[in-house]
Amino acid sequence: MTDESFTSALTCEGLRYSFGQTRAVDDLDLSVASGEIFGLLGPNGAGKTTAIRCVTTLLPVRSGMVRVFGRDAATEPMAVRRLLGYVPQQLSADSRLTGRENVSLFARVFDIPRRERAARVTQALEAVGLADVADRLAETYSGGMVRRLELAQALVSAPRLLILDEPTIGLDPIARAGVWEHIQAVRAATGMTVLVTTHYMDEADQYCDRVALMHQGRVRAIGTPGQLTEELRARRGDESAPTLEDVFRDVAGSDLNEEGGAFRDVRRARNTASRVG
Ligand SMILES: Nc1ncnc2c1ncn2[C@@H]1O[C@H](COP(=O)(O)OP(=O)(O)OP(=O)(O)O)[C@@H](O)[C@H]1O
Repeated sequence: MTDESFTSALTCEGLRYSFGQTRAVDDLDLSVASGEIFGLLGPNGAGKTTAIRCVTTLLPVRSGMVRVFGRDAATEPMAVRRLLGYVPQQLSADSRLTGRENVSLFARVFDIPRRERAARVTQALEAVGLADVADRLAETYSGGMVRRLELAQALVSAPRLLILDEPTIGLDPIARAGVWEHIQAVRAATGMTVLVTTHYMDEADQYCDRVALMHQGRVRAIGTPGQLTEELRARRGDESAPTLEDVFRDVAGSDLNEEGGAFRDVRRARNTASRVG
């Protein structure tokens, strides 16, 4: 382990990943500090999911380097997995089990000692505000509650780095705020590092400490939302207050317009909403 591992939760250097001729991640450099909520932002197809699959070791790191708290994803994948919690876009809660049973299943998968299991499950359910409904079937939960249940599944192993892929896609604004409030509360209580992908720029602006704007496999800008919007304001030399979406349009330039500037994939959001609803 290097000294850097004590302050850096995640480092990617020159990460590349291709599917055949499609270069999904192209020379990605990224550093996430321990304890921050970091947003990886970009439109559909930017390479966000592919990048985090490399971090989670679900895809192999063939080119470039990925380290989680100093552990190398290519050479120490098991050590990396032990440090991670991951909530994928595809939903993982079983509607025919109760909330508690769903989280217990994960506690067994993560090999949490039997004598600690019940307490850890309850703690995870409390952390996401589901303790009162823990013994109801998940099929009776709203979309936002299902998302929070999945968060509890990932939290039960007490990961040091929690990775969330589009945690609020398909949810209504109140449910989205509820998911974010619980993410923030968990971070405040545990100091856990959170890496989240989203294409909702407004959420990133409100809830992330720092963001990386990703387009066509590369990071085009990185910083706090305030820094990035202020830099754009200064570049433009006017008094209007730009949003993160304006920053994104500025760094992606005409490339984005050619692709229709799609920040939201309505079809996919609807499909996800119907699965969680
Ligand atoms: N399994 C796969 N096979 C072939 N191409 C893929 C595969 N997965 C992703 N891609 C391609 O890689 C590129 C990056 O996709 P990726 O899913 O990483 O983007 P994303 O930013 O996560 O977008 P989204 O928000 O749509 O998930 C896209 O061009 C996509 O079509």
